[in-house]
Amino acid sequence: MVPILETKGLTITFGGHTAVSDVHFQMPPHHFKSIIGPNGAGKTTFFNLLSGQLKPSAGTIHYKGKDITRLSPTERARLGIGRSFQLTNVFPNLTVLENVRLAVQAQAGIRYNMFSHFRKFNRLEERAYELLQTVLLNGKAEALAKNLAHGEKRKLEIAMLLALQSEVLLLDEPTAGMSLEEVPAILEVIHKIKQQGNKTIILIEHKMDMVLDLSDSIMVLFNGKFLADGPVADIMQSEIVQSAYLGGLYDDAS
Ligand SMILES: Nc1ncnc2c1ncn2[C@@H]1O[C@H](COP(=O)(O)OP(=O)(O)OP(=O)(O)O)[C@@H](O)[C@H]1O
Repeated sequence: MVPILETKGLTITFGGHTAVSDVHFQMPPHHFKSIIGPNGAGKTTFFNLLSGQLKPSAGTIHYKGKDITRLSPTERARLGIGRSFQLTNVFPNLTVLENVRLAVQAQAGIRYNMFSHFRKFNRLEERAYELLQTVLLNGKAEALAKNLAHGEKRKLEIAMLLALQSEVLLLDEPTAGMSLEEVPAILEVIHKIKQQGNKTIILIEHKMDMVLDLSDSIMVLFNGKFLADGPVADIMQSEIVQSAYLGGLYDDAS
């Protein structure tokens, strides 16, 4: 197996504190891996290193065999590594459909010209509508983005992330801040994307039932260090994981 994404000795130190320490990580293509670990374990920092928001103090990151360690977040996004929070450019006064269409348009690199490109415009809109169906938001196509509930906004972000056609999706706690009633819909959306089979997905999530439901494998970080990586059943039975992570040190799993 050639990993689509790989880190070697990935390390970052803030002042005297090493938030991610010598992590060797391999992500198979079209695989779903969750990253778990107690608060402060380094999960989000690890994502920031993968997406380019942070530059490592040591170590390297490879995408499809190419060293991307020094590339900017935009360059990485162009190569196919997408992260949902980058999409802060939701226009609150545009409709849901218009927002997704703009993301599709940006990806297609088309400058919309009202008179000459109406056919292309229709195709963009069709694609945007398909994406809204994927994230189960088609019923809200004409709603203004600012009027969406929190969970619906997260779905819109995911639709816009999908519009970028990223091969690798980095999902950092997609259900954070959601009400309990909103969680199953997001879970269904992620299941649907997984079932389509063409994405490589890395999820950071505290909700263990969601991790167990979705993941092919789990990586565990603890105090910035790699603790374990393997199939879900192996990780859940691993003594080292249980003692470090499940054995009372961590009580945030819900
Ligand atoms: N920019 C920064 N400057 C200084 N310290 C930082 C910075 N970013 C993260 N840290 C520290 O690095 C450690 C790891 O933080 P990180 O947010 O990656 O953990 P996490 O596993 O995502 O936690 P949580 O589950 O609470 O989101 C923490 O001790 C945090 O305070």
